[in-house]
Amino acid sequence: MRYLTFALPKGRLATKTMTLFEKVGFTCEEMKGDSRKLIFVNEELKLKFFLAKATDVPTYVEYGAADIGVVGRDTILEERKNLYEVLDFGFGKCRMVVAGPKEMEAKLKQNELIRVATKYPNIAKDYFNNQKNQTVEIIKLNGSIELAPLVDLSEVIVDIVETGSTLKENGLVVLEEICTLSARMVVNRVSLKIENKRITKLIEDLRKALSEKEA
Ligand SMILES: Nc1ncnc2c1ncn2[C@@H]1O[C@H](COP(=O)(O)OP(=O)(O)OP(=O)(O)O)[C@@H](O)[C@H]1O
Ligand SMILES: O=P(O)(O)OC[C@H]1O[C@H](OP(=O)(O)OP(=O)(O)O)[C@H](O)[C@@H]1O
Repeated sequence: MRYLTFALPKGRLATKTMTLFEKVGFTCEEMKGDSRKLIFVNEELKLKFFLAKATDVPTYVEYGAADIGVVGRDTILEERKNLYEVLDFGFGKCRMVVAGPKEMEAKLKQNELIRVATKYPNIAKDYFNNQKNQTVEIIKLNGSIELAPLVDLSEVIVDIVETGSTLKENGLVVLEEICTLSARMVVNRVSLKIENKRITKLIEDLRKALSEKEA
């Protein structure tokens, strides 16, 4: 039997992902410790787990370095890789929004040329150019996106909002909602064919574990 390999996200989604996989018996004791190791193997079940940066998960899965990955829907939309999205885990819930100072509300509606700072240039471009038919200048940043309108780098931002406290503490508001987000399971296209039985069973087990949690 070949190894079934998983690219799991480090960071925010890590704990909930590990807990869920543990529930369906897809785990490995070593992974629970406080280690800097990046690959864990369960010899008995022929499973391999990689711990990757969340934004890199789709890359590992598209190239087949991992059969299966767990990643936020924002990363799937931004990275536009060729893979199957097979399951919504329902955790890691947040929203992709256009945010900025309250005064920008009117300017946004007037279709003026504005600057948009974001960690998600593809999502921002798609939203403004294709959905709203509005020409904007996209400025790519890597973090602390809320800073951009405060220092006049941009008029608005496209970013993730969860509790809303980062926006609030910086005097910004949600101006428009682009979409809702949560953690998803993605599968390599070839793996889904050659490992169909094992992967389909895993999806069923995960679904069951998720619905038991909700009940
Ligand atoms: N408040 C939040 N901020 C950012 N992401 C969130 C939040 N709540 C849930 N998420 C989800 O968690 C995923 C992983 O976020 P995480 O910050 O761990 O990794 P990242 O996007 O690679 O960021 P970083 O560059 O900070 O490492 C996001 O892609 C998103 O789907
Ligand atoms: O609505 P909230 O609960 O306040 O969460 C949203 C904030 O969290 C994320 O930033 P993160 O902490 O990942 O840091 P970053 O700015 O370095 O991306 C996101 O980019 C927002 O800034």
